[in-house]
Parts: sequence; structure tokens; C-alpha cells
Amino acid sequence: MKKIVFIRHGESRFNLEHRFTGWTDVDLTDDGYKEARVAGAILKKHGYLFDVAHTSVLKRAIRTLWIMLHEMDLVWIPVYKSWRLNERHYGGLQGLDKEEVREQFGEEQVYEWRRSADVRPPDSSAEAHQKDLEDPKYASIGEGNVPLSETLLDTERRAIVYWNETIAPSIKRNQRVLVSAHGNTLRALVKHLDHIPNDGIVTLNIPNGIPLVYELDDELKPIRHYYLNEDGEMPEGEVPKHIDLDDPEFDFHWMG
Ligand SMILES: O=C(O)[C@@H](CO)OP(=O)(O)O
Repeated sequence: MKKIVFIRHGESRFNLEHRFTGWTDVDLTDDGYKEARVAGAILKKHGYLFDVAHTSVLKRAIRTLWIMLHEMDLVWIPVYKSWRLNERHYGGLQGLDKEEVREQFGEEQVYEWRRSADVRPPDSSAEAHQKDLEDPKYASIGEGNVPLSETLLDTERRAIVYWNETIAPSIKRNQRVLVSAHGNTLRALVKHLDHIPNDGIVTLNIPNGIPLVYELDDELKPIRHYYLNEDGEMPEGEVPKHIDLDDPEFDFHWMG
């Protein structure tokens, strides 16, 4: 049996401000740092080791990975970064306040933009698109790969290329893999792995900073999956949106 662990980055500045983020390269908040530390400590506590890690080129995912690897004393393992693991490009919504967008376009439209498989958010402005094209992070990926906006299916298509070409072969070589990525990239990967139909993905959310373990057979077909907390496997239906660091009951002592 093979295993892969996915982590959605800790809370980012735009998560805190309830803004559409996409390819906007915002950093973690203080709570985001703590969530990443806790995620690393959880994996360490349960004896997880990794041979290789993959992340996007966005600093909230990269920093989450760094903090986790530091916590696990694994900063020495190879880390690969790809734009293909970036968050879904939210086009003209990037930077906007989600509540204000709801007021302008209505709850239903915003829900479709956020959670449907194939409804495309409005395109980036010409100026914002030009900025993406000039960003050194994307200089080598080819102009055609820099999106004006993406549906979840677009995100799935480009993330799956990385899965098929890089991640899957490494799992097949028995490497233990950790992937630090984003809410919609992980929804896209999970959709692909579990063959979730377009209308089945709408209600699937991935919480920030909670390790998600997939057990796979030799053909990389999922056997089962679960989230981990400090006590171990979390019962389905009891997975919170994120770890409540303000909860006075939350005990950091086990982290050492
Ligand atoms: O803004 C974003 O890029 C994503 C993830 O934070 O938000 P949503 O949950 O609305 O897809």
C-alpha cells in the first residue's frame, strides 16, 4: 500500500480578509504559521517520513511546506515547485472582497464561481494579465499557460499533467510524497483521483492546515483517505474548517 499526504496551506492574509486570492502571492498570517507548525507536528507525532515534497510557486504554500519540514526535521529532502500546483486563477475576482462580490452579483453566482466545476470567473483585466506575464515566476511557462481565469476543470487539467509526469511516477518508485498546495488545486487532484463527477465536487471543501492522507494501491487507485489530528485519524464528519488555535482547550504541549 502506498500513501501520499496533501496539505492545504495555512491561513493566508487574503483568507483572513475574505478576499479572492487565486494567483495573488500573499503570505501566511500568524495563525497560518501556527497551523503549518501544528500540521508538521501532527505528521511527526504519527511517524510520517517523506522522501520528496512538491508545492506551487506561491509563497503561502511554499512557506507552509518549509515550516512543516522544519517541524519534522526534514528540511534536507528535495522540494520541487511548479506553477501547475498553483491555486485556481480567479481572474477578475482576484483581490476582491467575497462579501462585496456577493452583494454585486448574488449568492448563487458567487457560489457557482467558487465551487462549480465548469463555471468560469470573469477574466483578469488586461493590466492584471500583463502583470502575470511579466512575473518572473511565469517567465518560462509559455504565454498560453498564463490564464485570464480558470474553471476548476482548467485547474484540474494543468495540475494532472504534474500529477502524471512527476508525482505519480515518484509514488510508484515507493517515494513518500508530501504535497503542499491550495484549496482548489487539491479539490482538482482529489476529483481526479476519486473520479468525482462535476456535480459531486460542488460540496467538497479542503480545510486549511490539516493533513489529508490518501492510501493508494499499486496502480495509485485510492483505497481510502482521512484527515489527521494530534489524536490520529479524524472521524468523517468531524473535520473542522481549520484548527481553532484560539480554543483554550487546544494543547500545544504534545508538540514538544
Ligand atoms: O480565493 C481563493 O483563491 C480560494 C482559496 O482561498 O477561495 P475559494 O475558497 O473561494 O475558492
